[in-house]
Amino acid sequence: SSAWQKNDITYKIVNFTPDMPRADVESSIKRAFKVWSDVTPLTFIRVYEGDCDIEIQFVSGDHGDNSPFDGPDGILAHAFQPGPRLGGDTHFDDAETFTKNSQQYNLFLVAAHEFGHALGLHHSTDQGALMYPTYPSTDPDNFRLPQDDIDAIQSLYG
Ligand SMILES: CC(C)C[C@H](C(=O)NO)C(=O)N[C@@H](CC(=O)O)C(=O)NCc1ccccc1
Ligand SMILES: [Ca+2]
Ligand SMILES: [Zn+2]
Ligand SMILES: [Zn+2]
Repeated sequence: SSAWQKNDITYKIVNFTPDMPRADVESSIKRAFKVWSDVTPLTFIRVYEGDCDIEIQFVSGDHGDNSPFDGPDGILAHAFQPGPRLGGDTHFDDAETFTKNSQQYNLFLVAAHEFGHALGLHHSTDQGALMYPTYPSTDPDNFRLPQDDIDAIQSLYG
């Protein structure tokens, strides 16, 4: 898996989902990045215009990157491995309902998983890992990053 060759990563929220107030989207995204910055030397800086590393968008169906979304459920989001242009970009399927609570699908949990990919992680075979392929039934309010994910990210940055 590739990795960013720097510790200061920029991100831009290009658009928002109608499911939640903007402030809740912003805080969910910010907390999802903090999951990873808490255990690495990485820092995440939000930018509002111009170039950035991780572009965040809510899109649905075919949205021009040869990885079309599939309507409600199924695929919830995807993120591209670190690199130029599309690298790091993170797309959320806006056919889903995103929430800030334990109802499906909690935006913070989905974003934390996707940002793992955007930082270079692949899926884990550990069923308790954040990077396990399927959405967990954990309580998002008491989320703690599992050791499997800490080990994986610290093998790339640390
Ligand atoms: C083949 C990829 C594009 C599937 C896609 C994914 O893994 N994105 O990172 C995805 O949306 N997976 C679903 C599960 C599935 O399609 O079977 C998911 O819930 N991903 C979000 C997720 C997964 C684990 C923890 C938190 C959130
Ligand atoms: Ca979907
Ligand atoms: Zn996409
Ligand atoms: Zn994934």
